[in-house]
Amino acid sequence: MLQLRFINRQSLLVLDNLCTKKGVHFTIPRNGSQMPITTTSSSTKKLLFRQLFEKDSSTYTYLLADVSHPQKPALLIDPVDKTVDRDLSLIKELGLKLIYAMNTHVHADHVTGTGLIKSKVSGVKSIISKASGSKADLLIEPGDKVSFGDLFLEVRATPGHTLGCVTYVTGDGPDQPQPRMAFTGDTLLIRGCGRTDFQGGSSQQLYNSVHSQIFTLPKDTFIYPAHDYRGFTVSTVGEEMLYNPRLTKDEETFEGIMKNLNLSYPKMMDVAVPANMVCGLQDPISKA
Ligand SMILES: N[C@@H](CCC(=O)N[C@@H](CSS)C(=O)NCC(=O)O)C(=O)O
Repeated sequence: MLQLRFINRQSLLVLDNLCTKKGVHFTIPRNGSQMPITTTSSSTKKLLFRQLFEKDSSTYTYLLADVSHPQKPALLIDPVDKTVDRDLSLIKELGLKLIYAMNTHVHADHVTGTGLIKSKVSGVKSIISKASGSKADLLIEPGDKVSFGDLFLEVRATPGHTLGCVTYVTGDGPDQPQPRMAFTGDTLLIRGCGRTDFQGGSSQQLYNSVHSQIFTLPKDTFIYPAHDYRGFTVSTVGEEMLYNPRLTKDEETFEGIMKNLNLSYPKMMDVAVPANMVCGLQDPISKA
């Protein structure tokens, strides 16, 4: 909560401090998918947005930056260790200053790129929820805001896939991108949802999280999940409220579906979970 409030109240100050006093983070080089900016309001020009894909785990990483701000502060959501060099190259090519590497939760199927990023780019702060029980520079809580330039993400607790899952939602307001964008991690997938059979998972909680924290957003809010296994890239709240084959059911039916998924455990689970509890590297924070 401490750090969260810090971000809330003094986001610009934080950025200034990072840039001047601590002489922090700077980027490195190249590539990723070149999706256009998806927002349409007058604030469109401010947000640079890229959806990046890691094929072995079918993970999406998201790059967001305020390109109207002189520093072009940027953040990555759910970076993967294998694609860190690609992501950092892109950030460098676009002239952005990476300030945050954040996770929606402790992933079980791949190693987060957060620790590696911190070892390669000085000053980047790692972020994860306090409820995850993981190590990171900033432990966020529901209601916190993560600011980058004049833009921000709001933090919503969406437990169910894991106990510490959060959804990051772009800010509400005329100076923030419209429609809004929700980065749902594994809580809500396109026409699916995260499994609930390990890491403190609970189908009851997931059902409640989606209905209370995601389906209450405006229907045109874009849904950007952490994975897709079928080639989908984006959905909307309205679309999922109509067509999600799990979350459109009543709670009892949903629980039955989740009990009978019969998925095998992720291949990387025994390596990924312990690594991700410490940002993906054994104690990178103390070295950074
Ligand atoms: N086969 C993959 C793991 C696939 C998997 O279990 N995906 C998770 C998200 S990553 S923990 C999930 O929640 N899937 C829900 C679904 O309905 O598919 C591997 O071995 O890594």
